[in-house]
Amino acid sequence: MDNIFELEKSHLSITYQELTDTLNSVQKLLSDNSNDARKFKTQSGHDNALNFDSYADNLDTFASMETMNKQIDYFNSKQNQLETIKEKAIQLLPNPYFARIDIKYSDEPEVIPFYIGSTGFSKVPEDPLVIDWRSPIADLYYNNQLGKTFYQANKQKISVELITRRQFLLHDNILQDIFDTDVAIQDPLLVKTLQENKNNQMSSITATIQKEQNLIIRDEDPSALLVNGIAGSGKTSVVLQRIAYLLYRHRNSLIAEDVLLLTPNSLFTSYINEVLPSLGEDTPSQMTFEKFMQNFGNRENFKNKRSHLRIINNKINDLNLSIDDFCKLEFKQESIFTNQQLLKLFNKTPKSLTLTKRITALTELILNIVTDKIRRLSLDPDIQAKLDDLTDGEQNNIFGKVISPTSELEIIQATKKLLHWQYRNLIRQIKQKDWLNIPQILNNILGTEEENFLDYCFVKLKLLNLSRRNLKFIMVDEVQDYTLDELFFLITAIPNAKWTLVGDEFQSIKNIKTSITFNDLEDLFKQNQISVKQINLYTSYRSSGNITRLFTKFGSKKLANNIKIIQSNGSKPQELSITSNELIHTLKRQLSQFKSNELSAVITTHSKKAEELASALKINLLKSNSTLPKSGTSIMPLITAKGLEFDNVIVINDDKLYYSDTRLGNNRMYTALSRASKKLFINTIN
Ligand SMILES: Nc1ncnc2c1ncn2[C@@H]1O[C@H](COP(=O)(O)OP(=O)(O)OP(=O)(O)O)[C@@H](O)[C@H]1O
Repeated sequence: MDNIFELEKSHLSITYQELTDTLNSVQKLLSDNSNDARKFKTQSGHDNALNFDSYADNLDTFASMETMNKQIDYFNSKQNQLETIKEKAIQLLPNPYFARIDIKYSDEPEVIPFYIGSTGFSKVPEDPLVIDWRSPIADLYYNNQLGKTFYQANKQKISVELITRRQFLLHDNILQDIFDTDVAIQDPLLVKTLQENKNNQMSSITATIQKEQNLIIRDEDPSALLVNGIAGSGKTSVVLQRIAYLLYRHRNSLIAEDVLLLTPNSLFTSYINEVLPSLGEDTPSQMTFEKFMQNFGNRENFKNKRSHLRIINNKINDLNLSIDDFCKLEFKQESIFTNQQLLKLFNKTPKSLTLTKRITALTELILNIVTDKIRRLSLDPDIQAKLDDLTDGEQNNIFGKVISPTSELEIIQATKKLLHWQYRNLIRQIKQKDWLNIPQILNNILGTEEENFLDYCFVKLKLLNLSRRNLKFIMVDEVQDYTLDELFFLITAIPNAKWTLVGDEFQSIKNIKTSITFNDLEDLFKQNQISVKQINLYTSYRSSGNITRLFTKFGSKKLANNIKIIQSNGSKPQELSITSNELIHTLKRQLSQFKSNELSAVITTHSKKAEELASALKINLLKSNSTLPKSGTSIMPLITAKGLEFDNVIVINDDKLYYSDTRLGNNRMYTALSRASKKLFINTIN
């Protein structure tokens, strides 16, 4: 073993040195390349003074311009390649790799070692120094099966023998420990990682992804992957690793903007914000469902809480519009189209089409009429004369330059442009379909005056064709907090995406009328012809054994039987029953047991109580739009603590109804307790 340790130590020094040398030489090459490019551009600027005097001169000039462009492309492409190498070296230097696997191919006499890191790095392609954790071979490390096994590459099954699976504890060029592991023993690197203090930023789990998590990260078969996992089973971590995996595997066709991650609040978004950049990936669009909905309207204007998407969906395409379903179009006090005219035009669109298509056709009809009017007006000498009244500033605004049209054609074209500019707001209104009376259409479908926000947005989405077709992957965290209608809305709004949905049925704590089960979710996707695979995660990574056993009691019997605990038992959670007068004193005593370099939380039932206690105890108050401090204690209501984690947690149960509500009470307790990893106090106030 000592010999192995020495060999690995020397391998690490060599790798570290190679990375350092590469970084130094790349920095030099980058600066040389940009100097060369600058020199070349200045030089060719002099050499290729544009000469279009004769046909022969034209050809010469074009030829030398083409050569020059090619050379500039070459400089740019070289610069990009060098930048990529530099970024990889910088990413790897603090932690060159975390594992090694030795593989024996049946047709090769020798065993080949591969070192796995957070990105791949090779000086020569045939001999990688470090392979990327997302590469097909690295699957063998995560699958954790020594002996005869296989991996898939280019849809081919490659049989191999996994001889060694070695993990490293290291930083920079310092090797601290090595572990040769197989399935029989627990993952020592994982245990060490989990013992570290919690942080205000979530970190990647690349080095210690477990087999069941790896299956979720890499599974691309189902159109929807639905993960129901207990608190602290790594659902959020897996979603982020999966995004990094997909961006890597589809790097030629997928960019971060094609992925949307829906998160519970902005505090949570800032908490997970560092994971993808630490893996060298861009972060996708991240937003809350509320934010996503702001694209469709303003929730404040709506009172009705109950949505009716199914009814709307069933009726909307057979709807026939009547006069009240239109709003007259006016422009600068001039009536452009009355309701009557709009209805007449609508009736000209083919009745065989769906309503959405008829509305698109009607938009075209209206636009054609306006464009035709502009064309006619542009021939009118009185209107053409207005060109002369334009100041230079106005001309720049409208045409992008000062103009002096001379021929009749030029004058007509300029007038047309001027009219288009003057009518731009009208054209926008037409394209936005402001002439449709959405509330009235909704009223026709449902027969109710009081509208629901989601219903309104759904009608708008369908009739105005507002779906986001570009999105290829959508990730939904805390999916148990959505209603079926909200998810149906998303399915309609994002029609081309593949879905990853993660949540925990026991963390459904929102006060909504109808709670959903994961089977309801599965049915919803199937009904919409989206293939679904449901996966359960029962391993608790975040919390100590004692804390996990306590919070799972608030789940179900089945859950308590299925859970798997990774961490040691740790200290026993303390449950106290106190009077409200004793609260401050008790809290002070408990808080004094937390270390200042740990992250701790006091979780209240309501935000008012959190505000009161924050000023009484002089501790940081966390709101859903705050950022989490690096360490120390913060206080927040449960709804804000959702999804976050702390070393130590104090739960204050000062509202009997809150934690004993028949449907939500247990879920709230389960969610609150499971935020803690090491120490837990529960103060119940009598
Ligand atoms: N394979 C792993 N290796 C190292 N740490 C892990 C692993 N899986 C999970 N963890 C850690 O466990 C903790 C919980 O993970 P995460 O927050 O992703 O769980 P979750 O299922 O989303 O939790 P919750 O539903 O309670 O919000 C995190 O600190 C995470 O880093």
